Amino acid sequence: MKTLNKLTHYMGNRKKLFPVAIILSAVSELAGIAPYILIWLIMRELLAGSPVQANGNIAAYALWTGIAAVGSVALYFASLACSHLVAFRVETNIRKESMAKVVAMPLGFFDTTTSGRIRKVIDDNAGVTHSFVAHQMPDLAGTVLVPVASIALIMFFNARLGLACLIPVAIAMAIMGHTMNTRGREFMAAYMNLLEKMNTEAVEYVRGIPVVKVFQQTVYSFKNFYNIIMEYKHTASRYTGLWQLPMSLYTVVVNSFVFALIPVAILLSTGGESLAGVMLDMLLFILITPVFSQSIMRSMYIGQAVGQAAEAIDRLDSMLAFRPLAQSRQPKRPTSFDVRFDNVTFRYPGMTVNAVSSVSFCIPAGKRVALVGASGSGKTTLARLVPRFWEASSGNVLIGGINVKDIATDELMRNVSFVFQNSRLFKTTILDNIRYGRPDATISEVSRAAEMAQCSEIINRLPQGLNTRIGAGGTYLSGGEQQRIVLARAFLKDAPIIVLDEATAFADPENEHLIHGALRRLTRGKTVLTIAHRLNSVTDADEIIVMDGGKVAERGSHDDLVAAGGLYSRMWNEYRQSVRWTLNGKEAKR
Ligand SMILES: Nc1ncnc2c1ncn2[C@@H]1O[C@H](COP(=O)(O)OP(=O)(O)OP(=O)(O)O)[C@@H](O)[C@H]1O
Repeated sequence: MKTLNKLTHYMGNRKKLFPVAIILSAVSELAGIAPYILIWLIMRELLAGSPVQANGNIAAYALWTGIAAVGSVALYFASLACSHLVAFRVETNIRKESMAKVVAMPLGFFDTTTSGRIRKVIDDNAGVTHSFVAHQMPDLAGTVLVPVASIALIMFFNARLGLACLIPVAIAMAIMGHTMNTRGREFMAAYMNLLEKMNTEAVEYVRGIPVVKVFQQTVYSFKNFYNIIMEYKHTASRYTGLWQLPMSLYTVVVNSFVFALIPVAILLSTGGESLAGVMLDMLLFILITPVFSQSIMRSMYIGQAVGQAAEAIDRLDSMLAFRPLAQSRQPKRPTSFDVRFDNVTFRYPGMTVNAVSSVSFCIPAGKRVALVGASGSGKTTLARLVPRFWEASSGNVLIGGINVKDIATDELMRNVSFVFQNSRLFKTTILDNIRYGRPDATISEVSRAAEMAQCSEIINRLPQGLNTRIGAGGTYLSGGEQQRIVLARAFLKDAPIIVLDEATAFADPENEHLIHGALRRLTRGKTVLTIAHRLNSVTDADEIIVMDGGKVAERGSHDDLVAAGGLYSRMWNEYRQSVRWTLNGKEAKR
């Protein structure tokens, strides 16, 4: 019921067609029983004698048999047409709504949820609901109605025979119900879990192939993928094993209970009822039984489909349960652009320790603050709280005195440029790639941004200049060149606050020199938060914040921190050691 309620929500304005599909299917199933009764009536006429009257009745029954058979098929088609219209709408709405939610997720959601998982959960589960709504739900009506109508009919003709046939039905249902309710659900969840994991690992596997080739490893190095396939194999085998006995019993009971009833018929006939009468009732029973058995068999598949649909909806819900960024009802616009961390603590979802604790510092507008510290000390986490990748667990991040939570997302994004370590380019033209910074920018504005980011030389060398597609026709850019295109985006965006995360990590010396030049121009007069690993790039920062274990350990200018002789001073000495090298046995300074 819960699953159906949720599916109804996705049906949109085609909701009304759904009961129509179910009713048409039910009527079609009932019409499908009619030919069997009519054939039985024909046989009764034939057995009764009186050929003249029988001929007239038989012709009428035959005509109605044809009408009922054709009508049943036509109604079923009409039902399927309605249910498919609903199912396609459900599928589309699940995809649309889920994607809208995914887009509204905090950017940190994409750190913890792989693209493979997002695709699998949304796409595949939308597909599962399709067959449930288009086929199993309309069939359900017939599956319930046909056995009920058949038994009622048999009861009407012969109550004792009707009651006797309820016994095997009850046994069959009990077998299925028991198997499904005990381990079935549990297995279904495990099975779907494994499918999801296999999908994620498959994506990782394909992504990792270049690394495997470079290091001359065999595919067996992809242990995770291999292990998950084996786990899937074991689970699928155990699942099949679980169903082996109940399924066999069920099939035997459902398909053969007509034979079990023959003794009942014999007992009835010896108990005073006329043999001809009992045989005639048995005939009806034998005619209807295949329809009846088929319905009960179908109920099992429907039961399985209900389980799958419920699991699919739960999976969608649990992935999308990740809270989207709350939007302020009365958003405020910052008019100045200092950035303040006010006693900020943050813990990643599901973790037991804080990534950053009680951090307070301020970057005055137009100044540059650098975050330094060992790997894992919380630099990236802190920087990501500014554009609301995540929401601070406690404390506040403020821009121009306004909490980032109270700034509308598009306004916040307009005011903050985030230059990632691994910003990526899309497989489209350089023009479009730069325009991600500001979609309404004119060509000359894009060209100017490209020039500022030292990209002119790249663009001039490409066959179609700004209109060259990256990744097509042999046009590939080096890591450093890609970073310069990414910087052109930031120039175009011209945001007053810039968060830099290791912007030169992958660049060669020539590119690094160009990128540094571009960065100097980009950050001039802006409020800048830099995450630095190479300490030489931050010696001129207005303030250096030294992070240790998620807390601020020291802060001050480069000279003050070196003079203080603390953690930074040690880091600086280590850094200086690391840039010395031995040439011809002599130590040299770079
Ligand atoms: N998505 C995440 N989920 C859970 N924990 C995380 C996540 N990202 C980072 N952490 C943890 O938070 C802590 C701070 O990590 P963070 O990436 O901020 O450090 P960092 O100083 O930027 O490190 P690096 O210099 O290596 O990039 C670490 O203990 C890290 O393991």
